[in-house]
Amino acid sequence: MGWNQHHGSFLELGLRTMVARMPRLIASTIRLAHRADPRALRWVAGAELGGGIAQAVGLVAVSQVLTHVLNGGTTSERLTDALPAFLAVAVTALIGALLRSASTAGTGRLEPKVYRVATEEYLERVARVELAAVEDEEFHKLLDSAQWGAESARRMIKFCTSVVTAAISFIAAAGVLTVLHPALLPLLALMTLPSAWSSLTIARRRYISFHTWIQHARAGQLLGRLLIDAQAAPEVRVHNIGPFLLRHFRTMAETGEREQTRLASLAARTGLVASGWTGITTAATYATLGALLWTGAMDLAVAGTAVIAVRTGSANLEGLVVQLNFLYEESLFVADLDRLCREADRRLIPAAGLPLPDKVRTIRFENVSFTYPGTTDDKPALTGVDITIPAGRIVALVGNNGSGKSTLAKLLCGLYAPDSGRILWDDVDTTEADRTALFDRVAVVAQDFYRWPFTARINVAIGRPEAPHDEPLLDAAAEYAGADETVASLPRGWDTLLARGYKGGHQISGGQWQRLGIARARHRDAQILVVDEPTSALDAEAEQRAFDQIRALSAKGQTVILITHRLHSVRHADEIYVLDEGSVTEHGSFDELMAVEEGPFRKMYLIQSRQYVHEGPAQVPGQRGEGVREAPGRGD
Ligand SMILES: Nc1ncnc2c1ncn2[C@@H]1O[C@H](COP(=O)(O)OP(=O)(O)OP(=O)(O)O)[C@@H](O)[C@H]1O
Repeated sequence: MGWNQHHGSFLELGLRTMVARMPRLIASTIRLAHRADPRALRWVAGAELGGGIAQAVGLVAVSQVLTHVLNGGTTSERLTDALPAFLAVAVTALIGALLRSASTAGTGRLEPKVYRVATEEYLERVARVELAAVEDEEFHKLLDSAQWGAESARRMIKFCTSVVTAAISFIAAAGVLTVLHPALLPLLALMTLPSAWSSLTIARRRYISFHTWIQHARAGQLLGRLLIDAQAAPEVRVHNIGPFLLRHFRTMAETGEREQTRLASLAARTGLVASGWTGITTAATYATLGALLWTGAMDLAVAGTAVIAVRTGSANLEGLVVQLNFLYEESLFVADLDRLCREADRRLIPAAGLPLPDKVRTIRFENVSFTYPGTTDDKPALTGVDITIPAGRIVALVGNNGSGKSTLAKLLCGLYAPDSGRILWDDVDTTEADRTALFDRVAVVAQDFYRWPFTARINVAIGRPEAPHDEPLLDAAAEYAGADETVASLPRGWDTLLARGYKGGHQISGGQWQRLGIARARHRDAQILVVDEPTSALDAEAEQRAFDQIRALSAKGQTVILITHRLHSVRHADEIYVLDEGSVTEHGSFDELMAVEEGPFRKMYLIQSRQYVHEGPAQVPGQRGEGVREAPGRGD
């Protein structure tokens, strides 16, 4: 029930505005097709145009055949007169068939390419937008509908070609009719107007419904997916969550069905009204023809041709309206894709900025405050934070859950910009800095680091995707993180696929994943390493080793930002910042913080260390309740 419905402002556009925008959208699809495969586009356009002309010539030839056949003279004379026109009908039919098949081949080649180019276009942009955009619900909705847009752009190619064919055929029929009698053309248009109105109205209703229900549909699909998700599978079974999820899935699906029923009955009503109007206008057309015959304004041969032209013309116009309607419906989704691309462009991470120093000496947070965009309570995640991170040191961030440690790290990495205050890399404000250069200088092992469903090799090498995937380099990173044994134990070593559910896929444990995550960050070999709870899944020995390795890095000049709840492991940090509700409450070295009798850090440390006191015979008298035995000094 937490998923809201939403009406976008673009849904308030009227039918006229939408139709007026269609030429622009068709033009943008043609541009897309041109980018995808200009040769195939020319091929299709040529074939369609030729096919349309062949059809038009064919229609004129048919009307000539009729004129000759219905004229005076003997049967053989009439047939002889009609023979050249007959031949023209046959030749144009043959040319039309050849061109149609050429167009089918070209469209088949063009369509998948258009889909690929349209998809690439938005994926490429979305991968470069600010993180805040990715987390924005509005942006996500655009993303959802834009995925349909790429498919629609593909389908628009077919509908564009059909529209061209139908339009040319209609123009031919209309031309013949106008020559026969000028009054017949407006009547023909009148006959088709109601069905055009009904198709466009139904399509627009469907589109608005799609947008209003998109979150609902997404949530329903999510519930369905959770039932088959491998990660959720153990809990689904042990906690018997299946019926609960299924019940909610059914409720949501049934609500969706009611909307479909509502749309269907509206469509039926609109269709009925349109059919009534079409009946009246068709009767009026034939009545006019009858009146023309009755009054002698038109002779029988011409009237026969006129009946054929009216039937062909109305069929063509009907076809044109149907194809235009499809085109219109698809163009609405292509407009979404267009909107997403424009919105993504607006929210792109800037490509340029001030250069950063090659070797940064200090990173300073000056009175930094930050609230996550779009949060309902507007509660700041960071308030007036001042911290200094000297190069080549270990700076630890500690504090309760939700105190702002990970947020601070994300700001440091340039993923968000502060709302107020400044983050300075030496003298360069990160909001003005070249963000690509900033990202280049940082390696992150996030709390929820990504488990790429690729091979072990890629899982480490992806830390530096552009570098060659040399085994010695990867081995060194794995050894550093203690992942070497894990890799050696995999059935195909570095080339083992770490994605269960795929052929040859292998599952490794949480701790083994964490080691690969650390190896990935090590392989990146950046100036600044941010490690957020790097050892939460490691066994005691591996944890000790990980912290030793992190310490060794700072000895080599790498700056380490260590976020952890294991306070024992921050003893070797040069500086510890304690956060509480988004503010720094105290900072200093381990010794300095432990010296503050009622200080928050000392309190937290003592609570944790008490859990490790051994109450058996090995306990050292006098240490009970004072935690671990070692003195809290550095280098201990
Ligand atoms: N992406 C996000 N969007 C909105 N709010 C967020 C987001 N990430 C964190 N928050 C909020 O910001 C505050 C600080 O969260 P943060 O993750 O920085 O805390 P933390 O100190 O790292 O916590 P933990 O120790 O549990 O990892 C919390 O109130 C959290 O709800």
